[in-house]
Amino acid sequence: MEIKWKDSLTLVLFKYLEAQYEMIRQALCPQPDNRSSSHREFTKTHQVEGENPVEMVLVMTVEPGFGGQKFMPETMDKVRALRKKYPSLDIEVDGGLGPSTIDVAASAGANCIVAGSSVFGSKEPANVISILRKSVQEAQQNG
Ligand SMILES: O=C(CO)[C@H](O)[C@H](O)COP(=O)(O)O
Repeated sequence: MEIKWKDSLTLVLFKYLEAQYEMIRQALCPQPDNRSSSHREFTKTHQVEGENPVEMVLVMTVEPGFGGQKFMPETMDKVRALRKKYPSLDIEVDGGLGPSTIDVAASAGANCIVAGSSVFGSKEPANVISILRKSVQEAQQNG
């Protein structure tokens, strides 16, 4: 099979990203962890602080991989624990978020919302976005 320069470039980029990922993974979760990512316990919160503090933590609220899954409310324990410890940290949640699940996530402390199906599947995407925003703003005001 002929390898073109674009394939080589892709390979180099992939190897670079793989190395970056491994560096981050080891910093946040030094122990090998074979459980599915949504079920890992958040035990290394102290890593958020220190020499290289992070600005945002992403908490997956579905199994990573594809859109259209059901929101997993049990993941809110991670969000609550992070928010309690880090009042100004950006906490992103990703998966199954829409008008029916946003209040739980926002009141747990999430302030960055990834929403796919609920926005793109709606006839009024702007309306959905404004519901999501309003929920986060209200939770911040009440928090
Ligand atoms: O990619 C994802 C998981 O890996 C996300 O769940 C997706 O981006 C958001 O989609 P949805 O709002 O439909 O759950």
